[in-house]
Amino acid sequence: MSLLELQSVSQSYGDRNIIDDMSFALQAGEIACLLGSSGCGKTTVLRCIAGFEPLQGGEIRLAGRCIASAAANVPAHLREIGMVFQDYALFPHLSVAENIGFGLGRMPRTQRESRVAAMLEVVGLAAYGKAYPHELSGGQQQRVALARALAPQPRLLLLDEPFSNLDVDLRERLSREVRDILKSQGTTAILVTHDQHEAFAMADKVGVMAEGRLQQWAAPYQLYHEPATRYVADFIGQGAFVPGKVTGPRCVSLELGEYCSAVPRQFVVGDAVDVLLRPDDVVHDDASKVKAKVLAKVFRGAEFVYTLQLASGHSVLAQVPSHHDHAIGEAIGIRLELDHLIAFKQV
Ligand SMILES: Nc1ncnc2c1ncn2[C@@H]1O[C@H](COP(=O)(O)OP(=O)(O)OP(=O)(O)O)[C@@H](O)[C@H]1O
Repeated sequence: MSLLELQSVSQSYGDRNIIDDMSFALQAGEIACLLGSSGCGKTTVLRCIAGFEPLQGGEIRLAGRCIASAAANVPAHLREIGMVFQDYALFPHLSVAENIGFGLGRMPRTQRESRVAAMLEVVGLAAYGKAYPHELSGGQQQRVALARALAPQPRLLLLDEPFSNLDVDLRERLSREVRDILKSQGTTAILVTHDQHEAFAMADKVGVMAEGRLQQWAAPYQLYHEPATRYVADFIGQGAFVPGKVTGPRCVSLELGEYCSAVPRQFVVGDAVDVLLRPDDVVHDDASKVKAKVLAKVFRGAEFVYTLQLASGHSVLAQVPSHHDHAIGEAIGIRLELDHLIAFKQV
């Protein structure tokens, strides 16, 4: 049985539909991430799960029990759901230990103290119990917020853009640390972010949202390699679409050459398709007859990512070892090295 289940959840503000028929399920101990651009409704989903919004349509179930539907809502404080916010929301006048112990009011004192000590240990802040929030760095404050949310052992933890106030390096490190902490505690969690690197680093499952609709709910690897919609293909990772034609039951012909392996079953011979080429699908090869003009290049240390213009005018990206340093405007040889096909019917 899933720990959390959303079934056809819908939510509007006034006559604006914000969440549209959203369904997904999360297993106990899994970390999920809702990923999407600003305003697509990610935080609204969290608010519905947390109980901060009365649900207008559909149903939310936690551990088999309905906690929200249009007919009934379990109050937020009875849902056993923890929350970590972007701005940490620590109490400035309480010490770190007091912040962490805040939600443990009903516990006997000695038990509460040992739980706080254990949580300080878990988040690597054992020496900071007596410190005050303003004496800590942003990353440390967010770890206190995490410890405070985990201390009462919630059934589910919701994290709303928890790293967005931190600089890039710290964000990456902390997202790995937080994943390890959540996994070590067996916590089921949903994180909201618009940063796909963060989603990939943290999550077992990622839900890509656009305009209130869930586009795909899948493991990060599957999202990247088997995007379900053109939106997901475009949104996740880098790449460019080029036109192609299905020429056989196993073949698609492109300006860069022919791809013959597995072609998705929904296509038939003669179909015009748009094929997604990732930068590593396009290989620089001086011997190739297909030439493309360098329009732009980005140096990444070990490689360049070139933006190349094909004879037809379409552009592709190519990841090329950085000792091949070509000038803008130069024509270079390229060939296709496609491992599997990501294609959508031309509209
Ligand atoms: N209380 C509210 N009343 C009216 N509209 C709202 C309210 N809260 C959010 N909205 C609108 O709902 C839409 C979705 O907001 P939401 O905060 O869920 O998006 P988000 O994906 O989390 O965005 P961001 O990444 O910018 O935080 C936005 O257009 C927002 O303006």
